[in-house]
Parts: sequence; structure tokens; C-alpha cells
Amino acid sequence: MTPDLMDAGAERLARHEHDGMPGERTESGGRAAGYGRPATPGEVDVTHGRILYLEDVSVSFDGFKAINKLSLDIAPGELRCVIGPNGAGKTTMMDIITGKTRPDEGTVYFGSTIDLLRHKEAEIAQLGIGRKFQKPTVFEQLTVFENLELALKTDKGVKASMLFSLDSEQSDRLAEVLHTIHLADSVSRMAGNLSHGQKQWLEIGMLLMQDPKLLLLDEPVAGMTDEETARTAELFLHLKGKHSLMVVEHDMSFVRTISEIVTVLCDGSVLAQGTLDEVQADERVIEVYLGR
Ligand SMILES: Nc1ncnc2c1ncn2[C@@H]1O[C@H](COP(=O)(O)OP(=O)(O)OP(=O)(O)O)[C@@H](O)[C@H]1O
Repeated sequence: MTPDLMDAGAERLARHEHDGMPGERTESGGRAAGYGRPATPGEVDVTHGRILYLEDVSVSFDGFKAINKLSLDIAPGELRCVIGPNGAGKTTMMDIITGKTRPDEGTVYFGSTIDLLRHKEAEIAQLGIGRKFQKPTVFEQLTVFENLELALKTDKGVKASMLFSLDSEQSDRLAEVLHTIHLADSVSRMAGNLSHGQKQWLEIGMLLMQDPKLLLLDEPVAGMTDEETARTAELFLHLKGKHSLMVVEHDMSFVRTISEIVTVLCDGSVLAQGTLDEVQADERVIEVYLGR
């Protein structure tokens, strides 16, 4: 994070503490939420009001700039929606945050101290950034319970996994996650027999077992029924605050239900940002995306 931004964040934090006014927008439009907690070892330092911060990030593939001086930031506990036309760079942005793609230039920070560009993909997951791809990737031959249990074992070796059993804290977490993802009644069902929406929720539950601080979700409601979509909206609204979420989605009615701030990406950078009403009224957004 640049010194300027850190100073600006610290000033804003001091103002909030003085005014007792949480919920102001960040410079890039994000909603600042509950970030006044001092950092302790092992936690992400969000004392400057950012859980994720990208500045001037660019990446080219064979000379084509898929991400072009992209800057954005997300406040702790925020639920940010990202929309934009096909090829805008949404997936590539998530690839950069999660360490799958290395940018050619730019800054990517998790909190104010963790330089994500210094970490490998697996380390970034362990730092507390969970990613959900569009297609569900649950273990179809295992039960809902076993899938969730397995999510706790991913960083263990084969032998440790075989001897693994849940401690009481993990059992409590599993029960809580089951409830959160609306699958408490399906704990013994094979994942392969779940509906598409339920599989998506199960995969989100597997991420939640790791208690991620930031969740990146790529088109989570694609292919869901209206009822499943509505329940997913409830789920995300339940998760925000405790977790920070970045949701890429084309379904505008879903975005309307869950969004506070919407970022519109186009040609690898931010074209517009604001409430859904604000970006929907923006001529540039209508031209490149909504007016299609
Ligand atoms: N590994 C790669 N090699 C070459 N080009 C790539 C690569 N990854 C992405 N691109 C190109 O970068 C651009 C951005 O792609 P990206 O998948 O990030 O867009 P998107 O906004 O996620 O689109 P969609 O909404 O269709 O998923 C596209 O033109 C894509 O073809």
C-alpha cells in the first residue's frame, strides 16, 4: 500500500473514531465497515480500512492488455459486486488476487501489510482468501458432511488426514456452516444427489470451513432456480460483515438484492463505480454493457 493511501486511511480512521461514524465510503466507493480493530499477529491488518487493495495493476497476454492499470479497494466486511461485459477482465482480476496469474506491474495488498504478489497461490488461500469458481467442484461420491470435513484436511498430508478427527471447535463450526448453507437436513446425502444450487452452497460451505476473511465468488447464481438464487442472496447478506465478499455476477436482479457498491469493469480497468442505480444510469456503462 502506498504511504499516501495509508495516511489517508489512517486519517479517515481517526475521523471515524472521533465522530463515531462507521459506514462512510472509501475513496474508490467502498463501504468502510467495522475496521477499527487493532491488528494482532496472524490477523490481516485492516486498521487502514482496506482488506483488499489493488493499484495500477496491469497484465498482458501476448501483447493484449487484459488488465490495464486497474485500481480498486474493498473495505473489511464489505460485499462488493463486480459487473462488466465479457472479456472485461473480471476473472483475470480474481486470478491475480489469488496468485494464479502474476501481473506485469502494480500493487496487490491483503490488508495493509500483506503483499500478495510475494505469495504463491496455496499460501494466499492459507492467508484467508477463498475462491469459488463458477462450476461447482464438490466431491460427488462423498456425503455433505464428508465434503465439509474434507475441507479442513486440505493442508494436511495423507497420513495426518487418515488420523484426522474433528475437535469440538471444528464440530461446532461444521454444524454452524451446515446451517448457514441451508444443508443441515442433508448432512448424510451424497453430494452428487444435490441440486445444482445445493452443490454451489456446499462448495461455499467448504470455503467457510477455512474461515476465510475474503471470499471471491465467480457467477455464483448462474444456472440456479429463482428460489435458489433468492436463498443465495440471503446467504451472502448473512456472510457479509463477518467476511468480505467480492461477487462477479451478470444477474442484475441478484446484484440489486445484495449490492451496496457495484464496480463496473471494462477493458481491464474500472469504468464506473457506485450504487447499482448510479452505474445503471451511467451512459458509458449503458453503452458497453447494460444497453446490449
Ligand atoms: N491466459 C490467457 N491467455 C490469453 N488471453 C487471456 C488469458 N486469460 C484471459 N485472456 C483474455 O483476457 C481478456 C479478459 O478475460 P477475462 O476472462 O478475465 O474476462 P471476464 O471479464 O472474466 O469475461 P467473462 O464475463 O466472459 O467471464 C479476454 O479477452 C480473454 O480472452
